[in-house]
Amino acid sequence: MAGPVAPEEQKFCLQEVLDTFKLCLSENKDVYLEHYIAGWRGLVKFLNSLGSVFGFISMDAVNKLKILVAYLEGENGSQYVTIQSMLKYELDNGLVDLTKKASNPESGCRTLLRLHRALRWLELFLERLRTSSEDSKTSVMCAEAYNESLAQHHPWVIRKAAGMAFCVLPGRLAFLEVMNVGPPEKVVAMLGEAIPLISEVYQITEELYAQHNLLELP
Ligand SMILES: CCCCCCCC/C=C\CCCCCCCC(=O)N[C@@H](COP(=O)(O)O)[C@H](O)/C=C/CCCCCCCCCCCCC
Repeated sequence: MAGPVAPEEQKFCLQEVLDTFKLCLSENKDVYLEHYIAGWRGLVKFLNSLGSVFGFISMDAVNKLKILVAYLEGENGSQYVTIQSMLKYELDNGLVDLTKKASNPESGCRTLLRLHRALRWLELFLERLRTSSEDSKTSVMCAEAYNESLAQHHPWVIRKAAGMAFCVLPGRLAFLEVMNVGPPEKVVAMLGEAIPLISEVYQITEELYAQHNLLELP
């Protein structure tokens, strides 16, 4: 008899990601770090299912998630419950390198900022996917979303490697199938539910970082 399936081997399911992003926001619109991390873990599971070409991207995302988990589960974990409390705690205690990397090269604030920028890419990509026609290319949608967002923060070598990886993305239909939701119309409907949630989490985080002048952390 087969034993239980390890979490990292479980199939990606868009519904799960939707559920975690729903849990991200508190009543007064604070963003829970635990659910933010869980949302990204679900997305990384999807990325891993696309093959080893995406390994360098997945590895970077996983490393950043590990940094955040270490803070959340560390001795000052209660300060990391929400993105708002993390910012306040790290800024009040001089734990963020604001202009150049120095004694805090892996602060929670700068680590989360990298994922936050990637969330914008996700929002743009999923919106393209949702409104795409049957013959649209995922590689083109992905590259356009990347160029409008993350690429502006990446050096040439990363942009080049990312561009090459996009070329081996599966076609639109196969891509929608991997989401394990059902027929394309159902995936499109679920994307219509997921995108506003992702967008709201993105906007709240963006405004918070902008208020504190943290959008260009080294
Ligand atoms: C609803 C499901 C459908 C879509 C599923 C998409 C799944 C995507 C999962 C993960 C996305 C990866 C997130 C990548 C975070 C990158 C953070 C970053 O910018 N890191 C760079 C800067 O870090 P520091 O050096 O300052 O610490 C780092 O240099 C980056 C290295 C790796 C390259 C990142 C390329 C990102 C391309 C965008 C993702 C493409 C995924 C395509 C799959 C559809």
